[in-house]
This record gives sequence, structure tokens and C-alpha cells, in this order.
Amino acid sequence: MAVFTEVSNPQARELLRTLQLGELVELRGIEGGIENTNYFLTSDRGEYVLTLFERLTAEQLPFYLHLMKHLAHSGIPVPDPCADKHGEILHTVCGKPAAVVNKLRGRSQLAPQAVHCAAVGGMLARMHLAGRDYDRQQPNLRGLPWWNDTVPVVLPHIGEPQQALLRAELAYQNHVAASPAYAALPRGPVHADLFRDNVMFEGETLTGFFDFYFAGVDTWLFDLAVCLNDWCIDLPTGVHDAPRAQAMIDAYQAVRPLTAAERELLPAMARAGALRFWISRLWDFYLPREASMLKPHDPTHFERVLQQRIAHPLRLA
Ligand SMILES: Nc1ncnc2c1ncn2[C@@H]1O[C@H](COP(=O)(O)OP(=O)(O)OP(=O)(O)O)[C@@H](O)[C@H]1O
Ligand SMILES: N[C@@H](CCO)C(=O)O
Repeated sequence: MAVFTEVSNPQARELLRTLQLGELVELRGIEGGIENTNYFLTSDRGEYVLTLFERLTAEQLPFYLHLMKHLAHSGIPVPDPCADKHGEILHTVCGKPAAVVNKLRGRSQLAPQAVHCAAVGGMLARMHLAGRDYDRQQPNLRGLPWWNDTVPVVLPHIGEPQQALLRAELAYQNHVAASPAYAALPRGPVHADLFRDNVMFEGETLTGFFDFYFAGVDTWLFDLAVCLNDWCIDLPTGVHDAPRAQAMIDAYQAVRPLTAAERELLPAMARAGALRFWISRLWDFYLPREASMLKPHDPTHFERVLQQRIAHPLRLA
């Protein structure tokens, strides 16, 4: 569980008043999530999610919050940040930057079938297209420069074979990032963390994407690769599930066909997607922060996924 900062009922009441969202009925810390403090905030007017940002700064946050607003207003089912009477969507609670968004219907589908993967693929492509006219810029803060900075920090904590794999993959990704094919990849705002636990479903109907706080401008292919690595694998082994991956890619391409450069670099981006989360999980595991409720994710999972993507390159049918 992750509640890094405790919010009191009087503080929640004051926030609801500022946002003109009615009277407090319940404030409940949310289990799950490892980045931010999250509460379900229920008032007599509706159900909301209060997020206190633990690492992101007030300078970085407008990119994410306005992106969510932009996407919500473009018909993509994402939480819409609540504004105060001055139109401000970034607030302060307990001295931390904070936001209140509407609570999405549904629940996470943690054992997805092809039909769920197709729904994610189609909506991901619609989201990429809807982001084209979003005018704010911010890079993916967990992109290649962060990998280059963070790998030396985690290397002393891991065994020799893992060090060798991490070093080799980082060198490979630096090489890919300098290639003409990479420069030709279409880019825009991406979610960059669209795992099973960041999408809501009601049955087979997708009801929302959320947790945009790793979003940034990056290649659309990286976003698709992150999804394939989570939605379309056998979780215990990291082995690729071809029918689910095909369903996701077909649905994505029905909205936006992949370019030649994207087809060429899909295997490399699948590796990049695994590397990114291996590094962040190592970092969270070996350099943890204080939290009153926190369960770090298992880093070895993405070591296995990376090994799988290297041994069995992801090719399009
Ligand atoms: N807008 C929302 N609507 C409904 N439920 C939400 C919403 N936002 C968050 N939640 C719930 O809160 C939980 C934790 O949120 P989230 O995944 O954003 O945490 P985090 O710490 O920011 O992220 P991470 O997944 O990066 O560790 C989610 O699994 C979900 O159950
Ligand atoms: N989705 C990430 C957690 C941070 O959002 C992971 O599984 O490592």
C-alpha cells in the first residue's frame, strides 16, 4: 500500500470546499501504487481520487494534469482534474503538490484475454492521435538519460551476471537511440506506464486509462512496447503471448497503422520497455523511500522479460 503522507479529515474538507465539490463523506487511503499518496475522497456530490505527489514537482505537474484534461476533453476516458474557481488544477495539501480527479468506474483486469488487449491497443492508438494537438512539452523523465544516470547507482547492489546484462542492454539502447530509424519514429505525449493496474474495465468494456504521472513526450512505439510487455506475456515467466499481442497490435493498427521505422524497431523498443522497468524496480528496491504502506515491485520480473525479448525478438506477423 502507499500512503506516504497522511491527510486528515479537516484538510480533506477544506480541499472539497475550495473545489466546490460538496461535503466530505469519507476519506480512505488507497492500497497499491508505489509512486504517490492516493486517497479515495467521497463527498455528497461524488467520488474522487486525491493524489499527493511525492516525487514530482509543481513545475513538472502541469504537463500531466493538462494532458489528462486535454485527453478527457478529446473523448479519451481518462480522469479529468478538478479546478477551483480560478481554473487552477494543481493544489497544495500537507505542503505537497496535489490533484483531485474523478474516480473511474470499473476495476483492473489483471488476467487479460485477447479481447482486453485489443481494447487497450485500440484506445492507446486513439490516445496517441488525440495527443497530437496537445501543446505542452515535457520529455519522458524515465527515458534514456534517466537510465544512463540510474544504472551506475543500482549496479553495486546486483550480481555479476545482472550487471553484465544491464550494461550491455544500456549500451545497445544508446546505440539504437542514435540510429536514423529511431529518429524517424513518430512521437508525441505517451502514457509510458500503461500496465494492467493502470486501466479500468467493466467486463470487456474499457472504462479508463489512469496514472499519467510517468507520461511524457516519447515515441509512440515505446508506449505500445510497454503495453505488450505487461498485457501480452505470461507473468511468471515473462514469455510473450502471441495471440494477445496480435490482438493488441491489430487493434492499434486499425486506428493508426505502424510506420516502416516502427515495424523495424519494435523488437528494440520491446527490450527498451523491459529495461526501463527493470532499472526503476531495482532503484525502488535497493534505494527505497519511507512509506507507511509500501510494497516494492519485484525487479527480477523485468530481468526475465528483458531476457525473453532478447532471446525471442518481437516480430510483427
Ligand atoms: N481516477 C481513478 N479512478 C479510480 N481508481 C483510481 C484512480 N486513480 C487511482 N485509482 C486507484 O488507486 C490505485 C493506485 O493509484 P496509482 O496506480 O495511480 O498509484 P501510484 O502510486 O501513483 O502509481 P504506480 O502504479 O505508478 O505505482 C489504483 O490501483 C486504483 O485502484
Ligand atoms: N508500473 C510500474 C510501477 C510504477 O508505476 C512497475 O510495475 O514497475
